[in-house]
Amino acid sequence: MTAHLKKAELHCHIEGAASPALALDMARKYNVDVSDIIRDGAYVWTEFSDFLICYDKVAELFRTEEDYALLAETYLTELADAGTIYSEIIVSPDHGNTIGIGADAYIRGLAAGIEAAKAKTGIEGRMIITIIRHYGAERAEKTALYAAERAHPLVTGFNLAGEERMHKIADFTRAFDIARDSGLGITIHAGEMAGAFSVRDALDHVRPARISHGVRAIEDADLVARIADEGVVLETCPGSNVALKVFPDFPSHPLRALRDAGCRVTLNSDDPPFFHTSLAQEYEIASHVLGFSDNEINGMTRTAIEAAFVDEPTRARLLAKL
Ligand SMILES: Nc1ncnc2[nH]cnc12
Ligand SMILES: [Zn+2]
Repeated sequence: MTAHLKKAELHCHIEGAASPALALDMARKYNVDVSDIIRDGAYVWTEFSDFLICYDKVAELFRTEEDYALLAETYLTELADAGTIYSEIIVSPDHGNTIGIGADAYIRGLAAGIEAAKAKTGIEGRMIITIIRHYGAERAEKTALYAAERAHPLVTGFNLAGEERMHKIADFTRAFDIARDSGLGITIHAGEMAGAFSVRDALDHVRPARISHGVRAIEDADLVARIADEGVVLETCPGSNVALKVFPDFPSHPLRALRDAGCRVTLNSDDPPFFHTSLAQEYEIASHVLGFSDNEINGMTRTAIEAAFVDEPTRARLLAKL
C-alpha cells in the first residue's frame, strides 16, 4: 500500500485530467454530442494521434474561466486527498485561444482553481505553459513570448508537448530561449513516441533541467549515462507509456533500469483518466508491480520536489513536509 506516502507530481496535462464524468457535465452544459469520444463512462481512442484528437475534443468542452477553475480545483483536490503535496499542471494557452476566451482568461481560471484547492487542502500547484509541437515553430514562439511576459505568478515552467514525430527540436530553440531567458524552468517531451535520438536532440538543442518522459533513452546506454551524469530529471509516466504501447507491459518498463543507472526519476500521471490511471495508482504500480520499496519511492517524491519549478522558500517548505 502506498496510500500513506506523501506524493508529488511534475507532469499532468490539465485537460487530460478531466474525468469522463466532468467532461460529460460540460457536454450537457453546452449541448455537445460526445458519443464519439466517451462511451460507457470512458474515453475512446485507439492510438497516440487519435488520443491527441480525443484530448483536443475534451479540452474544447471547457469554455469559460469558471470551467477551467472547476477543472483545476477538482483535479488538485483529488490529488490532495491522495496525499499529494505538490503538483505541476501542464497548461496550453493555445486552448484558451481555440475556445475563444483567450489565453489570459484561461490562465486566470486555472490559477483560481489552484488557489481554491490550496485554500481547502494545502496542496501547492504551479503551471507549466506548453507549446504544441504539431502547431509548428511560429505559433510556439508567440506562445513563448506570452509565457515570458509572465502570464501569471503561478506560471513557472515551459514545455513542448504534442506529436513528437513531427518537426525537429531544433525548430523550437528560439521559443525555448525566450522562455529560459525569462526565468521559466524548462522541460520537454522527448523519448516517448520517438526514440533515444529525440532525447539526445532535446539535451543538445534545449538543455532542459527535466525531460517529460525520456524513457526511450534506455535504447542508448551512452545517453542514459549522460542523463545520470548531468542530473537531468526524468518525469516518467509508466501507466501512460503502457496505455500508449510505448512498452508492452509494466515488467518491460525501464523505470527500474533508469534509476539503477543513476538517473533521477519521478512518478507522474500524464493524462490520468485517458490512461485509466491516477497519481495514486502510479505510486501503487511503482510499489507492487515494479517492486520499489517505500524508501525508494520516497526518494522519487523528494527528487520531484528538488526539481520542482518553485522558489527556494517554497521548495524548503515542501521538503520539510516529506
Ligand atoms: N502523453 C502526451 N505526449 C505528448 N503530448 C501530450 N499531450 C497530452 N498528453 C501528451
Ligand atoms: Zn505529457
